[in-house]
Amino acid sequence: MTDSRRLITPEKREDDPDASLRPLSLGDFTGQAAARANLQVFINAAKSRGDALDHVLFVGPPGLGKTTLAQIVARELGVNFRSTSGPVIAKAGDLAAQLTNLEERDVLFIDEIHRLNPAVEEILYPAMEDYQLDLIIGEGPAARSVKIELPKFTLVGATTRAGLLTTPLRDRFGIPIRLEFYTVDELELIVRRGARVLGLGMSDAGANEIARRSRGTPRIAGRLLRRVRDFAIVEGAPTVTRDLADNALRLLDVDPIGLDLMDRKYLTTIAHSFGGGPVGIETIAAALSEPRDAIEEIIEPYLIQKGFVQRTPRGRILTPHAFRHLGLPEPTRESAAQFGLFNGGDEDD
Ligand SMILES: Nc1ncnc2c1ncn2[C@@H]1O[C@H](COP(=O)(O)OP(=O)(O)OP(=O)(O)O)[C@@H](O)[C@H]1O
Ligand SMILES: [Mg+2]
Repeated sequence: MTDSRRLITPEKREDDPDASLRPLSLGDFTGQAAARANLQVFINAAKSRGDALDHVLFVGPPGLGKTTLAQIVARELGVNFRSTSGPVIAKAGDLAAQLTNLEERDVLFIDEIHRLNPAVEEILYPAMEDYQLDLIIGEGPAARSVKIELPKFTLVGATTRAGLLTTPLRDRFGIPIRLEFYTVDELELIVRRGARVLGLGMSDAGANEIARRSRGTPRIAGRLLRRVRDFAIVEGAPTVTRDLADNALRLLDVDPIGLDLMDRKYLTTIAHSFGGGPVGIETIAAALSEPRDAIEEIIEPYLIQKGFVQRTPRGRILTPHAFRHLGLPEPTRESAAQFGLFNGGDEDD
């Protein structure tokens, strides 16, 4: 269920027509104030020097605006935007072809840059550092190395998993930028702007209701907005009120803080099967029949940020907050002892 059928998956789905709601300039981009301010300074400086912008790395969970910002960077610089992704670049030659096609100061965007294969990554180092390609041509005794000068370009990388980047690659980005989950207020602005673009009447309370359920993620806000719009159309409602948004989202199984069935299954599994934890990620993955990666990248970040789950060296632990949200009693000392979680009397809890 972490797949594309999940309405609130932060990952891109086939039916997401992202383009129409995508902000096109830094000024149009809501939230990520620190990132925007930084980018603006560096972009202005590069433009006034007439130089390529230093390489930029965007890090953060899916759907927070990495690709959008990469496009905005190119647009603000007034250069071409070329785009590829880590898994797509199979051989060093594929990347070489991309690099040699760039014009001076262009942006080359590499999405999922943590998934580059090592042989490709090797040729990226000198390209980023010295704007040079070191290629081996031919094989065996006839092989020789050639150097090709590249135009000064800007590499913009995006990754959901900074931890998987090699240190030499990470160190070559002069401008590392971490994107954070959005606040409800920021998402409210994004929803209101989206409604204007879609020509949909939206009350402040309606926008707030959608924002609160968007898991800090603009992609989800846009998706929920579209589903709520369908509802408004079917009901013949001229304006989205809080009630309308609430009804629509309830029917779609998105709860008041944006958790869906999969999140609730994750939480209730830890609560019921493992006494609230600590329980290891592999065990959770097996219990849910979900790949570990999907759980760590897609389900957990928001639940951790919400304070529902803690990652500890001994495993995941549900917080009292999570038990309250689920309407479940917190584990008692006896039930916890049954899972071997506590090894002795702490009189205070
Ligand atoms: N600050 C924002 N304001 C309005 N819309 C936004 C904002 N950030 C992102 N969006 C919208 O959210 C959607 C997802 O953004 P984007 O594709 O840039 O995310 P991403 O971080 O690249 O995700 P992924 O990791 O899946 O590639 C897009 O439709 C985009 O228009
Ligand atoms: Mg993206």
